[in-house]
Amino acid sequence: MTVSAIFDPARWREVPGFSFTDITYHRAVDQGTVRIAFHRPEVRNAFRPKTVDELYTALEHARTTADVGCVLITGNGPSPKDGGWAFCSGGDQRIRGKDGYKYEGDEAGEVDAARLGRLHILEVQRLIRFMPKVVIAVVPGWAVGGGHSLHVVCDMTLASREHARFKQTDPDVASFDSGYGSALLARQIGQKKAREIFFLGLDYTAEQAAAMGMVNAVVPHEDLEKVALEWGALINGKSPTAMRMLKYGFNLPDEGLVGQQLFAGEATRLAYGTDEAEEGRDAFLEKRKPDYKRFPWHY
Ligand SMILES: CC(C)(COP(=O)(O)OP(=O)(O)OC[C@H]1O[C@@H](n2cnc3c(N)ncnc32)[C@H](O)[C@@H]1OP(=O)(O)O)[C@@H](O)C(=O)NCCC(=O)NCCSC(=O)c1cc(O)c2ccccc2c1O
Repeated sequence: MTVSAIFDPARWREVPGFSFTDITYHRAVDQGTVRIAFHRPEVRNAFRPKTVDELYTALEHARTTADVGCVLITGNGPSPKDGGWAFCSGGDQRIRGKDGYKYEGDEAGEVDAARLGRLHILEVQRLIRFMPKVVIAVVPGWAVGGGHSLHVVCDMTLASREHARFKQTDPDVASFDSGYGSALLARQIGQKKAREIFFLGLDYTAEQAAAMGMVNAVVPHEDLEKVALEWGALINGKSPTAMRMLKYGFNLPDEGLVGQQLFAGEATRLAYGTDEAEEGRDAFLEKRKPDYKRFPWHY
């Protein structure tokens, strides 16, 4: 099966144990980088509930795989219908209902009624934001609507010079990501530009997006995945602890108490590794008063 025209099969192996249809999931042969790709190129990689379920499953697998440090999210292509490229064009408007996006066909019968109207791309956004690993949006074509918001939530964005296009159509289709998709974007590129993107709904090239500060690098289309792997290798060469403390530190001012909780959780993990913490634990277990005298009040 052809995954994508710019996918190099020699550099990836399919991650075993899954039977995805709407995404593909690969791991690099020589580093702890995984590639998760939307696989609905005929609709510009629009997502339906099944797509989001699969995306969440793959991301959670990546999050909980100890030797994975970098996650690439991309879109396979081009479209067999017209040759168009996409990262993701957001929610599939054909199956949008009154309370969210609907499961289709046989799936709809199997699904709990409370899960029928789905907006759970927001759960994926939180998973990307909260996972202690670097997530890169690798944008080979359109990033639109909920697909635009996904690239905003990723830690970095790499874009195809020839084909990447950025656009916010949410209010055109009477939708609105008033969370990360807009507010975090405003933190990244400033209030005026973020409002322009949502209020005017214009198309922006990769170069324009980079000039605004929402794209890190613009790369020739054919080199996009090669550069993504180079970045993955750099990331995987760094200290996992330092990287997650940095990600949570970058997130903290925008996440409120959840951000503080994540940062503090990692600080707790580090503190547990000290002799001072062992003294506290051992004193309790040995039913004695802890003796912290040998530990300075650092300043
Ligand atoms: C993405 C486009 C700008 C591309 O334009 P282009 O001219 O290149 O291609 P076509 O328009 O001809 O598209 C080719 C083909 O794909 C179909 N298609 C494209 N996008 C979608 C889509 N999102 N849903 C369904 N189908 C799509 C298109 O109909 C064509 O099919 P043919 O059969 O005619 O060949 C342009 O396509 C475009 O503007 N697409 C729509 C983008 C959009 O409005 N997306 C939805 C925004 S709302 C959203 O994503 C969203 C989702 C959530 O779950 C949320 C949850 C909570 C809060 C907010 C949410 C939210 O905003």
